[in-house]
Amino acid sequence: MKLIDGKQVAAQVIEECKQEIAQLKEQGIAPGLAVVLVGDDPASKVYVGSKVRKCAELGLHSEKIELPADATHEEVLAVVERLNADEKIHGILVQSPPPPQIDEDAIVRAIDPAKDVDGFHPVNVAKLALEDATGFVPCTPAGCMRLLKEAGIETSGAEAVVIGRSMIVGKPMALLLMGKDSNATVTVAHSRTKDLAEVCRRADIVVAAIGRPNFVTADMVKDGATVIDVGINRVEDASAPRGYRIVGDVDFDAVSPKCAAITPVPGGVGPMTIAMLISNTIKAAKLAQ
Ligand SMILES: NC(=O)C1=CN([C@@H]2O[C@H](COP(=O)(O)OP(=O)(O)OC[C@H]3O[C@@H](n4cnc5c(N)ncnc54)[C@H](OP(=O)(O)O)[C@@H]3O)[C@@H](O)[C@H]2O)C=CC1
Ligand SMILES: Nc1nc(=O)c2c([nH]1)NC[C@@H]1CN(c3ccc(C(=O)N[C@@H](CCC(=O)O)C(=O)O)cc3)C=[N+]21
Repeated sequence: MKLIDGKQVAAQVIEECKQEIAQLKEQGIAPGLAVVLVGDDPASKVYVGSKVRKCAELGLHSEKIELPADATHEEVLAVVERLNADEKIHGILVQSPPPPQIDEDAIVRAIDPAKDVDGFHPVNVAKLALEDATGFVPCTPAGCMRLLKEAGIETSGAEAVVIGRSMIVGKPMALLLMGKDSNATVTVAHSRTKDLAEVCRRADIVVAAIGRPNFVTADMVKDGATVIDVGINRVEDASAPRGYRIVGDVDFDAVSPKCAAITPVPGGVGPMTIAMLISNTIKAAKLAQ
């Protein structure tokens, strides 16, 4: 079994970014990322903090905009419009999910598609479906594809099963796997899928993006399959330093011995998401010239 080291691949992506940042600097350009957080969800705060920290580390311009949990939809919209007009900002990310009074779809549509480094705007969703390379690919599935590539996993002709059909992970992941750069045969499973275990057992590549700890069990995975675990779940653990642990969607201990390759959680897909966000921000800065 090969453990796919997401931290290491993410560090490699960041190294590539550093070179591009240096080149842009010579032209007097500093890529800028704005991260908007509405409310005080502790997990979201952690992610937003690590995104902003990574930017600072790399000498990128970054701005963190924190709005209270009771901010109105119009207030969030006004922040997005200000950032759209700000020439120092090339990428805008509004942390998902926002509080219920915020219409997330409307916020995403308000972001200038050229600054939509999350790849959530309908223009970028369409560009992904059309395989138009000028669009932004959502960071998490882009990171998963890079992990498969770096681990030397053959996707062409492979049977891939993606569990989950969200616009953030499952659906774009399926599009990338079936695309001309990858050529997998893709099945997308979700909560209405019948005989999920049987569907999964066909897979050479399983991508788990459900949001439930230990959801993917050993009986669902074929011997020699590759498993990409996107899940980030907090489980209580009194003996852990913070009182909780982060686990994925895969029962790692039972599944990993059967796999050709598998990503751990933490240290798998998560670090790649941030690396691809930086990479998308650089792309946005370049396209803005
Ligand atoms: N590592 C990273 O960087 C990131 C990790 N994540 C993590 O990935 C996981 C998924 O996130 P996200 O896609 O946003 O989650 P969503 O809740 O938006 O989507 C979950 C998907 O899983 C499906 N599902 C739920 N229950 C079942 C079931 N019993 N059987 C089959 N399918 C089921 C749902 O089906 P249906 O559509 O029918 O409801 C849905 O399509 C979460 O743990 C999240 O924290 C997310 C983003 C980034
Ligand atoms: N607009 C928007 N864009 C996002 O990209 C987005 C979002 N909203 N909402 C929430 C999800 C989740 N997400 C993660 C990013 C990094 C880690 C990560 O770095 N995880 C580390 C450590 C996790 C920890 O210790 O807490 C790891 O897996 O090793 C996890 C999850 C981005 N998301």
